[in-house]
Amino acid sequence: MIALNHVYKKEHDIINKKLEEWQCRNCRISQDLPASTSRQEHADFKANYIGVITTSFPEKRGTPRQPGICADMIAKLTLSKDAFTNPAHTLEGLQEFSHMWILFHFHKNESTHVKAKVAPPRLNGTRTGVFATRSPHRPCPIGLSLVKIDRILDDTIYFSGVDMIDNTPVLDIKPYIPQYDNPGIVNLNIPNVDLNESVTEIADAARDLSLASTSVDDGFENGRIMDGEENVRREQVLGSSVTERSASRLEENYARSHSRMGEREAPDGEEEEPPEAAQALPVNSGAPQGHVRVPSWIDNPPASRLTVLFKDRALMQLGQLGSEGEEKKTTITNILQEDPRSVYLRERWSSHCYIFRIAELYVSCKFNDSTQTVMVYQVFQNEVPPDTDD
Ligand SMILES: C[S@@+](CC[C@H](N)C(=O)[O-])C[C@H]1O[C@@H](n2cnc3c(N)ncnc32)[C@H](O)[C@@H]1O
Repeated sequence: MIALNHVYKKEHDIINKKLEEWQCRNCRISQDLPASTSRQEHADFKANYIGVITTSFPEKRGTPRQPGICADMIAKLTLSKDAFTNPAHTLEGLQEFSHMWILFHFHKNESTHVKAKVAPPRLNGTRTGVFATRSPHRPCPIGLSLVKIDRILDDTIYFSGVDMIDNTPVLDIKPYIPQYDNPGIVNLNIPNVDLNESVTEIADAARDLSLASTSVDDGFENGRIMDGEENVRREQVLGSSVTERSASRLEENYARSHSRMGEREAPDGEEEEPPEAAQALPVNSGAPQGHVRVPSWIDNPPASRLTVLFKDRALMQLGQLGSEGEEKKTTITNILQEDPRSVYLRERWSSHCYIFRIAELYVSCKFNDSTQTVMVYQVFQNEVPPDTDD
């Protein structure tokens, strides 16, 4: 028997207190730059929030680590009226894109001490450089998510694919443009091929390929693009003739753009040889031009997917939600099978009950690391589940 009420309520009170303290308003990010770079043009960067995101995740705990984990979950971004008197005007044309990038502020990061190396859950405790991960705990706490645009209504964008907590302030949005953003097809400039037609197909396929939703933080995938087998699927999307041509085009364009860069930038005198002492980190040069490389722990993480099981009681509680029950079950499964716990929780509190929220729903579960399973005990609406017993 575990005193869940006590443990959870304490945590809940802390969260509520912090929520009260926080107000979404324009922010100023002042940067403490090292003396060597603190020239006037870098010294004072001001950023405005352009809007705020409403999601079903009131807390960090249980929030998907990347948008693709719950790709069908809906959220909305409402633009602020501070920057423009008529914010709806800024969205004109965006409806022609299927996907967009959202840059947002990890405003709920509690720790002020950022570590150079972090332990993404996906790496099962192994530490790696923070900039080689998608960890929210970074010196400039900005998140980047690729989401699907569902609908635009006045100053509000409804989108699916959510990895932000409720009330997350937004710094910017940009349309996702595969021709610019996907190195597999950038700069192709292929004659007689309507790439626009392929864009929707690619974007749709992106979800399957986890292209739109893979990366790593604390352990999730996003932004991964394909290699090997996945590349075969890309060829099916693009058409193999396009892909074959694209490889040689890419090589040509790459060479051309490099010589152009050299022509333009060298006279400015800004390009310098790296100092002799500079240590170049070894880079895997195995990927052919136009292919995208990710470390093996993205595709084959040491931490594997979990099997999600439901107690009869939890199934009954989900059944009482009517038509929403099945949808919520899928969401719970998607979140839990990726193991939302931090490495710390996994190592220290693995036998404890884990409670998280999806909107008004409280889900209680227990992980069993030796069997790689997670059992959902209770799914309660509007209240913390009572003590859970086995
Ligand atoms: C791993 S980050 C990835 C975000 C983004 N896709 C990226 O790659 O930059 C997502 C996690 O950040 C945390 N998070 C989301 N919104 C947050 C916020 N507003 N403040 C602090 N942490 C947040 C949640 O724990 C969520 O699971």
